[in-house]
Formats: sequence, structure tokens, C-alpha cells
Amino acid sequence: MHLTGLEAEHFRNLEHIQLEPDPRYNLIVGQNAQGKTNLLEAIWLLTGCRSFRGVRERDLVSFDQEVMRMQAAFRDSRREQHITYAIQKSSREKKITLNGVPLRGGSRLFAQFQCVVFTPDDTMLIKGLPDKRRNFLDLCCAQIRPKNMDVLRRFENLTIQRNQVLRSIGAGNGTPLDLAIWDAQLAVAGAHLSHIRHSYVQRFAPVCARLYNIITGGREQLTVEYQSGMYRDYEMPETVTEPMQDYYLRKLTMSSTDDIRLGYTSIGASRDDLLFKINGKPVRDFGSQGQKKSTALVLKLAQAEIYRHSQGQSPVVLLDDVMGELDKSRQELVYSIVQEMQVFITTCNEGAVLGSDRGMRITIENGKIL
Ligand SMILES: Nc1ncnc2c1ncn2[C@@H]1O[C@H](COP(=O)(O)OP(=O)(O)OP(=O)(O)O)[C@@H](O)[C@H]1O
Repeated sequence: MHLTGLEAEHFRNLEHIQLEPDPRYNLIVGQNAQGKTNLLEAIWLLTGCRSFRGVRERDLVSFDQEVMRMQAAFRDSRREQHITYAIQKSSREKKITLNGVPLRGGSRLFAQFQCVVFTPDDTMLIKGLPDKRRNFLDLCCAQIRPKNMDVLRRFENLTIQRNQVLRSIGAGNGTPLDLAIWDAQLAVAGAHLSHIRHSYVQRFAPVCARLYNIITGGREQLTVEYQSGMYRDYEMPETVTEPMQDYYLRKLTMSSTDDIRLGYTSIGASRDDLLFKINGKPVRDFGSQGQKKSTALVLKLAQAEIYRHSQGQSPVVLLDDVMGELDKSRQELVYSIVQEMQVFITTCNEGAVLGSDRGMRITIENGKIL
């Protein structure tokens, strides 16, 4: 899939930009703080996800403006589609249309337009807390099957509700029997979510291993393991089974006394994590800065490759300020993976990016495309 056109008005410092990108290679050049990442962020928003910089939606509207508007066209394997997107600052209202039809939220966009973004902050996937890795894994799972997002939402809502019940029991406003109804539902959703994550990592781990092997010339082996918060010593079946759900329920029930004391659910899929090891040693604890960056890069490339294989079309790839930082072999690996994909690369230093003479060069200065 590729973006064929984008017009944005009052998106952060981008006062008014209009762009018909190259279907393959787009290099966005400019000095610091000119609006390069803002442009990538505008493209990312078309996936229906929240900003990859984690800001509130109204902060995407230019400081001195009330409304941000975007319209975009993209081509997938079947047809060209059109998106309009507007955010009103004071009312926090968001209006989205897809092919002229108003949408209630961004989830329909997510099923239509897909990006993979890689930024310098992605080393937090290695160094940061488990929730970063869970969010990444859930995004990957939902990209290849948007319905997986519904399983996650259900699991999250049930966890919030169970935690509320735990706290009221702890405060003397209920008995442990009140948990039964929540435990039964949470066990079903938790088993399903664990299975989805486990299945994704089974596909993901060998791709990561292969790519990491390429960039290190076979000198280092990367392994990726799914650490299930519930099923550590459990052989995961091919599909979600009743014994798997019963196992979840049993463990939840067993931890209820602890959970009431703590006021939250201490076991289950909300404790899942991913473990990355290089040559058998956890990257988080023993990896160098370079190894952490390379691992993060490989995770994103593997995400793009799996999406392409499972959907039969490529995501749009957004590389924010990372190419110039990579050595030649790593840049070449990136190009070999994204060669069939539309890519947007931002840089302050064009000379440090290999192949910067191809495709389209977009120069940004003070929020304007020159
Ligand atoms: N809501 C907003 N309204 C107006 N300007 C904004 C808003 N949010 C951010 N900015 C400004 O946008 C400018 C450009 O930001 P951006 O992150 O796109 O820079 P960049 O070109 O990627 O720079 P770098 O190379 O340093 O990463 C910054 O000066 C920032 O203050």
C-alpha cells in the first residue's frame, strides 16, 4: 500500500502542506525543529492510532489555531481510498471520514491503512518497562488481524472491572465470591489474548533471528521469547482450548487472596513480556547501546515483513531520524527489506543516508515544504 496524496492544515507547525509522495522512496530533509517528524506523525495518524509520540490529540493542532484538517489518499492492493481527518482543539472533537463515510473512531482506519514507524525512542522497547513491549506486540497482532484488538480491549476492560471489585472487597464492601463472575470472563479473554500473542511470537522470532544474523554477519544470534504471565510451564495448544481457559481460571482463583490484598490482578496476560537475548544473554541487561538499537531496528523490520507476508501487501514505512545513525550494512539491510515498500525517511544530514539520490526529496523549512 502507499500514500498517493496528503494535504494538512495547521498540523503542529505545518501551516499548510500538500504532497504527492513517491510510491517508493521519500527522503525528508531539513534542519532540526523544522517539521520533519511532524510530517511523519501526520501520516501515522491516518492509521487511526494515537500519535507515536504519545501526545494528546488536541496538542496536534497548531498552537495558535483551533482546528487541524487533513485529507489523504492511499492505494492498497485493490483501489484508491480517501481519508479526511479533523481535530477541534476546544471541543476535543475528532471527525474522520473514509471514502466519504463518517467513522465513529479510528478503528476502521486501522483495518485499512497501515504503517510501521521506527524512531530513536524505540530503544525503549528494549530498555523500557514491559508495558512498552506488550503494546508493541499487541499492535503487531492487531495489524495482521484487526479483530485481535477487540480481544485486547475486552481483556483490558475486564481487568479494570476485576480490579475495582478487588478494591471494594479490600475495603470491606464485598466478599471474594463477588469475583467469580469476573474471573470466569477474564479467564476466557486472557487465554485468548495469551494465545494470540504466543502465535505471533512464533512467527516473529525466526524473522528477527534471521535479520539480526544478516546485520551482524552471523556473529551474533538474537532470540525473542514470549514470556507469558500465566502459561510459563504450559504447552500452548494449536487453538484456544477449554483446559487452557480452566487453567487460567484456576490460577486466577488461587491468587485472589493476594490480589485482594494488593488491590489489583497480579497474574495473567497483563504481566506478559518479551525477552530479547543476544548469544544467550538478555539484551536489556547486557547489550551495548549499538546492540539495543540494532535489536529495536530488527523488531520493526520483522513487523513490516510479517505484515507484508500475512496481508499480501506492504505497510508504509516511516523512519524518523534513524538512517543517518546506522552504518552501511544496517542501512543496506533496511533497504533490502523495504525495497518493495513505500518509505519516508527523515534526516538532518542527507550525506549520511545511503541512496539519497533516488525517489523524491522533500525539503522542509519552518513548517513549509520548499
Ligand atoms: N502544536 C504545535 N503547534 C505549533 N508548533 C508545534 C506544535 N507542536 C510542535 N511544534 C513545533 O514543531 C517544530 C518541529 O518539530 P519536529 O519534531 O517535526 O522537528 P524535526 O524537523 O523532526 O526536528 P529534529 O530533526 O530536531 O527531530 C518544533 O519546533 C515544535 O516546537
